[in-house]
Amino acid sequence: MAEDSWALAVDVQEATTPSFQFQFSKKINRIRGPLNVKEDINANVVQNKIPDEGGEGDGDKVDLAEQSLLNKLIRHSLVKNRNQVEVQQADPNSPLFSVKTFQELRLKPELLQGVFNMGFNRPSRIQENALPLMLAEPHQNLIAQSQSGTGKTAAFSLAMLSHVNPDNTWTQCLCVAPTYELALQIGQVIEQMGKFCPNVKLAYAIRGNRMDRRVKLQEQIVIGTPGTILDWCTKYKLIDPKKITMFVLDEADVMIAMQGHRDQSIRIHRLLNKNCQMLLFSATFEDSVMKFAERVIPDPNIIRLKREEETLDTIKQFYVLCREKEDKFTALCNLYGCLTIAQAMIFCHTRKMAGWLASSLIKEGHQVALLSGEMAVEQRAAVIERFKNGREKVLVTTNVCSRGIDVEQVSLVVNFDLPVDLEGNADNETYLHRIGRTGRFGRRGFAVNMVDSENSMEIIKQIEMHFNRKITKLDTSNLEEMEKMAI
Ligand SMILES: Nc1ncnc2c1ncn2[C@@H]1O[C@H](COP(=O)(O)OP(=O)(O)OP(=O)(O)O)[C@@H](O)[C@H]1O
Repeated sequence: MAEDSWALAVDVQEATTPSFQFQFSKKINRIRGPLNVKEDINANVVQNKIPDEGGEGDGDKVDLAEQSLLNKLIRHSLVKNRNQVEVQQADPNSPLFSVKTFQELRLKPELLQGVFNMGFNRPSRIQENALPLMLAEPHQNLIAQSQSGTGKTAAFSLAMLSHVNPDNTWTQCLCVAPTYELALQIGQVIEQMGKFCPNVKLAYAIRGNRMDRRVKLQEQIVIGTPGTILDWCTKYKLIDPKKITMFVLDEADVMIAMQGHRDQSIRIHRLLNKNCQMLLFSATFEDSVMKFAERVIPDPNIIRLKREEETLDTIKQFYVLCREKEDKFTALCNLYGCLTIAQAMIFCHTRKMAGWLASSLIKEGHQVALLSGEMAVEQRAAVIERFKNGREKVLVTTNVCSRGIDVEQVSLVVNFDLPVDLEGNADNETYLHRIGRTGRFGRRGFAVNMVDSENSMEIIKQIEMHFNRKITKLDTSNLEEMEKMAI
């Protein structure tokens, strides 16, 4: 087993023992309440004083070793972060490492101000490498891969803000994202970073955002989903695509590989001038997708990860062995306390399953939020906002939220259903994006996979083989071993 792999495999039988339930609910409940996403989580841990070994003697027969283990796991998952990020930014092997400072990246003063105002001290590796390429004159195209949560969005947002000429009141940068939520989020990053650029304006080309359809947009940057962007370029003529000089495709691999997205992305691409600068970003690029991108993008610079670099060491991957579907629900209920230590996302394969799971959890008295594709956009926006503000701790969702969503307090991702492709094989890229909702920018995270059949065990093996990372079952009965790994 890889030295850095942890595992938390919970056999359902174990999961229903009183001591286990103590582990995953009572103890955690004690620290759950006052956690506030806006505050330093370490401070909360200290304030709430997770009891040391020995506990408070509240009547449950609790194995001291289990308590000690639980405390360590909690502390590990909540380790804050700022120190760890700084350590990683100094470690040459970390994706957060850079030799340069933001000042050395020659950003405009108002953008530097924006960056520092967001609390960024140093660039990550992708920011250090991609920004000079994106800002070079004459302009260059770029296809860039970097692990989830390592600052790609920040990188291309800075590139767009640097690129635009605020005196020109027409759309110059177009950024396309696969989902409504992601487009909103990228827009928020651009707004925050561009806080000190008062003349740079942004418009959201997303469903439900009705613009005056007779007048061309004056906003220099437009961020949106492909269908609405196409409408704005062709049907409503709010944007003159020939005047676009920077085009960003976020989550570029899914935009190229998924049929609906691909057709729309290609149609937008065809509308652009041949010399428009093209920037493609993702945490994953399957070989065939990369080849396609290289064919479509003229003379691109390419920043690509080796397969073994794609996973983040800071995300510890577990699997939970369940005997059948119903057991998954029991195991999840028993994990509920754990889910609410900070925040958690639970992924299901279908909208129907997500709906069922959310309502079943609510029936059991747990508080969860649901976000899936069939909901009205206003509802979706409200749910994601509540989750981001920390008012919802647990989000049950589908692949609609598997990519890009950035909530730093998500410490745990649960794959209630493992991600599979149409043939039922492991969907490695989706797996990586899903677990990447935790472990943001050097933070620690946990990913728990629910395994309920030989077939799903096979999928776990395929994922392990693909990334060459062990996803380990670790028996809670083997506490000593578990403890060693938690350190
Ligand atoms: N240089 C930096 N210093 C500190 N924090 C940063 C820096 N760059 C980005 N971040 C923060 O790190 C988090 C992840 O960044 P971002 O969302 O840009 O990652 P990403 O690579 O686009 O992720 P994904 O692959 O999931 O789309 C965000 O909360 C962002 O504010």
